[in-house]
Amino acid sequence: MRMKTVRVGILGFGTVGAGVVEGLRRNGARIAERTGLNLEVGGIADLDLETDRGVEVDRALLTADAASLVDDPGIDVVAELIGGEGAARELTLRALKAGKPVVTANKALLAEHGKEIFDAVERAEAGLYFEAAVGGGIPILRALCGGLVGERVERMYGILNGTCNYILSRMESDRLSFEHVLAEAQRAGYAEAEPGLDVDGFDTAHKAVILAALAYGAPLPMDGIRVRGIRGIASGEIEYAAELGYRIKLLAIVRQRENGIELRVEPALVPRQHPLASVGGVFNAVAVEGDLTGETMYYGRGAGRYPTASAVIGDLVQAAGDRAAGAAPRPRISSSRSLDLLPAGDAPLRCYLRLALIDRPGVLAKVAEVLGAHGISIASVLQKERREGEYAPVIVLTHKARESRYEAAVEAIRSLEVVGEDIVRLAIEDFDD
Ligand SMILES: NC(=O)C1=CN([C@@H]2O[C@H](COP(=O)(O)OP(=O)(O)OC[C@H]3O[C@@H](n4cnc5c(N)ncnc54)[C@H](O)[C@@H]3O)[C@@H](O)[C@H]2O)C=CC1
Ligand SMILES: N[C@@H](CC=O)C(=O)O
Ligand code: NA
Repeated sequence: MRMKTVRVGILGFGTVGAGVVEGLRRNGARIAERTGLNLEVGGIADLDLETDRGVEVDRALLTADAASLVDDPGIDVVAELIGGEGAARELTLRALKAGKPVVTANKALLAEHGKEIFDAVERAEAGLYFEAAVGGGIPILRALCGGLVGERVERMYGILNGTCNYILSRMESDRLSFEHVLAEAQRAGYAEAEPGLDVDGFDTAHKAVILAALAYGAPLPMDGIRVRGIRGIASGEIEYAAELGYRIKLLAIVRQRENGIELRVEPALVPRQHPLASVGGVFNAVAVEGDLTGETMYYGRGAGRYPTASAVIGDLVQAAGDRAAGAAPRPRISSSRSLDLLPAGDAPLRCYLRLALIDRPGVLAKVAEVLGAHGISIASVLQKERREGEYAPVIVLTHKARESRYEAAVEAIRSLEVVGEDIVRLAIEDFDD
């Protein structure tokens, strides 16, 4: 096999960038043997050149000037591993304009600036590759654009954030506090530089927007998407859910409905026997339902240095191969198309409501009356013994109703004088329709 050398410019020598350099060192010879492509690190740019990244590199490869690395005629392919929407955006657009393929792990950039980025891709003579941006090391985007390309995608759902899944799993199994486990996830290199993106659900939403863009051919705007995170999930909720036979998971749900695409991110109760309930720790899982094959499911590590590096390396091979063949792949996402988003609140949902009620005859009937008046039907009720104070915890599980009805009903319940503390409302997802 004739060997072709492709020189890669690494922008960002952090968790993922260092993982890519190490991964290429470990497996470069194997990749060359399999593909005929010799992927050589041609330069590494980072603003911080002093921190030990745990990977030995020739210091001559290092620069603090990422733009000059992008412009270097010796660099064939650029890997944008800086993150964020500032320098990463400028450098990605710069590389595409110069006709250099870009591999990126940056879901925030793709979801928040999708129109601009995919517009640049349509005009560029080079491709944009972003397998690492969704599901870490799971080749979910390849599945969607490859094996499943003949499907009409009806629904995609799953766990897309390793940090949140790690937090919820450890809170349940080891009864640790949210803050303690978040710090662990940060030390492990799972969390975003701004961990609010993880715990408030936006990272999951970014990934869901990318999945939807690939399935339906156009970027969806982030505003208008219902996004809830896990910050407010107390260990008590996890315990009540477990008693009722559920686990709480941060889910992304994308669904093609008659009058638009439903896209929401929220912590939800998943039945313990559903495969998603046993996805623990940093693992992610995504189910795709197509009209031909029905449901397929993808599982693996969703964050961390090496799983993410693996996805980046896979894309580098793809980008280098396309370049060596003189082909820029046809963009699958068109910036000129637009998709209709189902208004937040329109999706039909089952819910878990936890209330604190004064322990007195007729109180539960008042709550049931308010729910009934809002068209919400009760599936079951669990009242716990009052331990201290004047309120008893009561958990109501409902049948399906539009989300906007719950919002109105919760407001009305809150104003009853027999209700104390905050009312917790979580979706119940059993994926059986
Ligand atoms: N850590 C993970 O598990 C995963 C991360 N990602 C994505 O990968 C990207 C990188 O993430 P991490 O490696 O975790 O972040 P990180 O914070 O560990 O690394 C980013 C590096 O970029 C450098 N940098 C910042 N501004 C720069 C500039 N203007 N020029 C050159 N270097 C600059 C920083 O000094 C830092 O070393 C982000 O887009 C993130 O969302 C995607 C999947 C998983
Ligand atoms: N912070 C993200 C990293 C991968 O995308 C996560 O925890 O999933
Ligand atoms: Na992936």
